[in-house]
Amino acid sequence: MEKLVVHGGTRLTGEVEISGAKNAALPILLASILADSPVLIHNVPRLQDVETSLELLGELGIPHVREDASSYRISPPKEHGHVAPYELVKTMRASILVLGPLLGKCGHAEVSLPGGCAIGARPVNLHIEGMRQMGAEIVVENGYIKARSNGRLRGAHILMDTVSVTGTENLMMAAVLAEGETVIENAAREPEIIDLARFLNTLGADVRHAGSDTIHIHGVDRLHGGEYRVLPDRIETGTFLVAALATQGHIRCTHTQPDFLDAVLKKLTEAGAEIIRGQDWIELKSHGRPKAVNIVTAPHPAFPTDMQAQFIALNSIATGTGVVRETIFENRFMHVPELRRMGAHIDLEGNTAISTGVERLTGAQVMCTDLRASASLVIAGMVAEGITEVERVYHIDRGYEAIERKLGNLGAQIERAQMCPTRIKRTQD
Ligand SMILES: CC(=O)N[C@H]1[C@@H](OP(=O)(O)OP(=O)(O)OC[C@H]2O[C@@H](n3ccc(=O)[nH]c3=O)[C@H](O)[C@@H]2O)O[C@H](CO)[C@@H](O)[C@@H]1O
Ligand SMILES: C=C(OP(=O)(O)O)C(=O)O
Repeated sequence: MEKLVVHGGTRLTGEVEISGAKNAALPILLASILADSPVLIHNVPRLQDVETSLELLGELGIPHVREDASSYRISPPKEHGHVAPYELVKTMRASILVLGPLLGKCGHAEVSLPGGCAIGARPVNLHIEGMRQMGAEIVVENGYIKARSNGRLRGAHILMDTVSVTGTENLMMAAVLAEGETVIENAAREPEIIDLARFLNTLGADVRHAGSDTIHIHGVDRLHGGEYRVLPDRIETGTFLVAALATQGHIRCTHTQPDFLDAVLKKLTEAGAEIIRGQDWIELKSHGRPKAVNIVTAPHPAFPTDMQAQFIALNSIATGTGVVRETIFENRFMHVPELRRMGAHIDLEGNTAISTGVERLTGAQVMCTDLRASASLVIAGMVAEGITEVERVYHIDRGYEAIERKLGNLGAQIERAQMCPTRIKRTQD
């Protein structure tokens, strides 16, 4: 098991190229299952979750080759497997996204239930209910969702009780080959939903109004092959910008899409950053110590839960008090006890974290519990006095491409090292 050793006290300066978005690349890779000829996908980030998705495609008997550093060609055969096993699904919740494509294309699918994770229970009832409305027979037994349809799925009018990103994506993917029209109401409006719709439409699907809360999908007989470029990662962009402000630095993120970051850029400005945005870049200049900000997480276009942990790290060293309310996941404050070990003053009251900024954090051994919590600890480590050892770094590798190299190019001092065996044993206990 590896850890990141972060030497604090550096100021981030320079330019960083943003990778393709994890949360767009994963559904797009898995949506390729629906095509009847090869699909070439560009700007796929080098991440553990991408590796897991490719492994899942391999497990289903769907060949894929890497064409260059960030492009993959996926060649779905007419007939292939339909089982997504526990061993793969347990390492990546987004594996649930094979359910819609497999059911829509093959008429049957068996997908292991993903189960809960550090940030919350994360049920998939809305995915299942929506597909049942489209005519699928679904049972959950032995830890698997077993779904079958008698012929093609049928278009349906689906009102989702809660806004769900992967729920909306799964239903969109199930609906593209269904008979007739599907309407998804109370759909998620995240940019990654728009990207998936554009990808599906590139293959000949008819998905309209993605990005609004009511998506219309007219089923078509087949999806052909095609070529597509995944959109830039808004969460990676936001993470680098927060890191720059926390270290009182000056950076430019290139190859990104500023339009999708409005809520985050507004909070960075409130925190004292000077933000300059171009067509595909964002520059952040710091003017002294940041100011703490209040945040409420909510579905897009509001403030993203995936940026909450990074802003709590920022509030920890800012002037004043910042109140952060998490409304999406019931247990997404696992970074707080770790930040406290570094000297942060944070009170937790239910779903609210109240941080009173301190002038200095001090380096400590801390443990990653989930992807964005890990990012917040790395940010805190760069600001802290001394050395911070961020353990269980596999969480960060799920969602950040070459994190220590990219931060290193901006002046951070971060090395990857092996955890010593006795320490691994102790943290696993
Ligand atoms: C791969 C991917 O894109 N992951 C993102 C996706 O996760 P994911 O799609 O899993 O998150 P959802 O949008 O589904 O979750 C939102 C809320 O709905 C609840 N819910 C969801 C589905 C369901 O069937 N029943 C139900 O009750 C969840 O428990 C949660 O409280 O959106 C989250 C919220 O923006 C992000 O943090 C994740 O980074
Ligand atoms: C929670 C996240 O991802 P996932 O849904 O893949 O767990 C995330 O990207 O912050």
